Amino acid sequence: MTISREALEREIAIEQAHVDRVYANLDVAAASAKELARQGREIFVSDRTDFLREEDGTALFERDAFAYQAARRLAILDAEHEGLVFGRLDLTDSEVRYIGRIGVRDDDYEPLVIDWRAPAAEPFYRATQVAPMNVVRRRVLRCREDRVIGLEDDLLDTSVESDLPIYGEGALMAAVSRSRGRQMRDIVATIQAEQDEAIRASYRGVTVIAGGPGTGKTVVALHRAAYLLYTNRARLERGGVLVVGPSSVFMNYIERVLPSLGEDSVTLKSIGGIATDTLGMGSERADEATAATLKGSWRMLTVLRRLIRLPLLDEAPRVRVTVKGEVLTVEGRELDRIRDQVLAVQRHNRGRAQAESLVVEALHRKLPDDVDVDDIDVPEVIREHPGLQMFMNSWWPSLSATRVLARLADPGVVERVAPELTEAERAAVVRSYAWLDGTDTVQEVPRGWSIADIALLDELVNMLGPEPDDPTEDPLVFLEGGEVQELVGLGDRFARERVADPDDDPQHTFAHLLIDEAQDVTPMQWRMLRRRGPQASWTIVGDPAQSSYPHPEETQRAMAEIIGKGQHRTFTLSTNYRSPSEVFDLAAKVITKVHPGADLPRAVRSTGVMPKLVATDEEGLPSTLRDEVLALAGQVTGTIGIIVAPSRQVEMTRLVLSDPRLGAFEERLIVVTSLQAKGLEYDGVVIVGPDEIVAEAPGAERMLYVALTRATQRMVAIDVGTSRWRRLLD
Ligand SMILES: Nc1ncnc2c1ncn2[C@@H]1O[C@H](COP(=O)(O)OP(=O)(O)OP(=O)(O)O)[C@@H](O)[C@H]1O
Repeated sequence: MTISREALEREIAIEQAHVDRVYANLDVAAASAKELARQGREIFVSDRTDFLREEDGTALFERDAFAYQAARRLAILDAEHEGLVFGRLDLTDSEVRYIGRIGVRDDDYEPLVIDWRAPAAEPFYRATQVAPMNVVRRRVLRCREDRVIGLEDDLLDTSVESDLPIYGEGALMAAVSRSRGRQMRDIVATIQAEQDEAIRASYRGVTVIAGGPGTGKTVVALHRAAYLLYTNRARLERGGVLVVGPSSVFMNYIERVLPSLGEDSVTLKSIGGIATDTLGMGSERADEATAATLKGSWRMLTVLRRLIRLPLLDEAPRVRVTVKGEVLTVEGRELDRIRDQVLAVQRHNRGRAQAESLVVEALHRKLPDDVDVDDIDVPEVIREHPGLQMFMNSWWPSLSATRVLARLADPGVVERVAPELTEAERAAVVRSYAWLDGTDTVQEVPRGWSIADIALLDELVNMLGPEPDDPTEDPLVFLEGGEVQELVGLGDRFARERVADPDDDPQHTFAHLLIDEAQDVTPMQWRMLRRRGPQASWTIVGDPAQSSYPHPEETQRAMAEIIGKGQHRTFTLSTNYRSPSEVFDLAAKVITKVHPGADLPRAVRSTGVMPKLVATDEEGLPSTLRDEVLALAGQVTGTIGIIVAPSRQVEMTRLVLSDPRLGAFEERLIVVTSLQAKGLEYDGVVIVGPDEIVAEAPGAERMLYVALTRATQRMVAIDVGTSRWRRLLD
């Protein structure tokens, strides 16, 4: 429909008037919240010994809980948010509802804006011309901060007589065609019906969100986290919501989405950072393919179990004490039996006392009956014997997870604990720990524990139990001493008592876990995640066709264990909002050859621009790359991703940084491996060496598929020397 500029401006002015009312009301709410905070501080200061009395607190928050919540959430909203109010529904009975990121009411408690997650907002996302849900017109408002700058309408119920004007070409197409920045944006104004179903699915059990690349799985999952907090706030704020993604780059990419929806109580962690609670460290370093695959597999569970039982010393264990001139000895098999007996019921670091008692008993039994011991307590004498203590220290030392795993740097140890692995696999394991033996100063060996090691270390903490604390560091000992007691509040004391409890598990647990790129989570990592949510409900998001783990069936099995027999539901998203059809068609050809069952979404738009396939050799690569990147930089306005195999990343990054002409676009350029590009998107994509990506990645062609599905506008693939992958395009 053609409409005059004046008519459009009139409509915008009507909407602006409403938006102004909303902001004026929020100013009042913010002032009221400030006053509440001030009163709270006063009570706190005047009544310091009791802190905030409970009855004062209740009255305080009851008095104007709504204003407080609204202002608090407003403060959380991203400063660059694209408007608090983004939607309007005109219903058949002439009711008008405005939809926004948070709910706002006027002085009479009448809704000025309805929170997008409230049931009354549902028709905004679900209504269609076939099922209009009493909606005559759905309007999306485009705002920049508090200014309305445009609007897009859908007429949903044509059977109703109405003189409502209809403007715009469709908010969705405008949203998906926009150039991309470095961070993901929320889609709260344009959530589609099938996405809305997944967002609003029940909190209970396990919700699986599936679908091909670019179908909005990640962004939908984040909106779901915000929805769940809205509908189950008390439980989830207390129990915690954890969102897990593949890398810290990915976490940075998605981190603004929840704040832009007014939520800040969600914990975001990359898979390599999950075990900071037990290990005090995380990792972003990937192992090379063979080691990564092996370390992720269930086979490692047996290896670790053997490893913690493998004696630290090469000689056979033997303990010897003298009682009344009699030499008592226990050794070999008998000690092994004691170890097995204790470890059957106790974790290593918790089992020393029991093991010691059994050793003492065994030694006691060796004492001949005719020795006169009436004047001594034999077990006590054995226990106090220096020989026993020395033996226990070497036979049953307290073990740290890192100390145990580090033993895999020794080829002899690996041979003993992993005899069923192939020689190449054992060599890969040993090589991956070469950085530990200190002799790698000349070689360029990546140092530090890898992402896959983190799950193994966490497993070991679980098998061994936490290391007993050094008694001199026990905070309770300090408290008993008296001098520092005043400095430690009651809360600290309880917190410390909890940590000091030897039976406490050291992991933090959550009430809801949301796992993105779940197809890459290895069986060992699933075990690590399950320990963070023994009672949790789950949202699991992924696409097996993009798996970087070469045994997707193992991952599926691990996932099936979580899903179990409880309540679960799967939503498969079917529309690709990222790549134009020209780009996605090429990617689809590749994946259907190697993964015929892949979910192939329908691209929502086309640009008429085919992907460009270029070939060069090693020598020609720098100039070809430069020409292609420069051309793309002129064609797209947003980001450009150069996707390479791991072995090329350093060289390509240097090339890009050292070329002055490319330097002009430094802000928009990034060189990544396809593993690092997981879940991300760029307006322009240059893939360097598709064959190399297939050869080096554990997921082979599936990782090339990831690279081929990152572009939102244009894509170029540069073959370097070989172009075997093109056979998949026939
Ligand atoms: N309803 C929507 N309105 C506007 N944009 C959308 C919508 N749904 C998805 N998008 C956009 O599509 C792009 C892809 O979304 P997202 O990254 O969540 O997909 P994905 O399924 O997780 O992809 P991948 O499997 O490749 O990781 C994002 O830019 C997202 O904002």
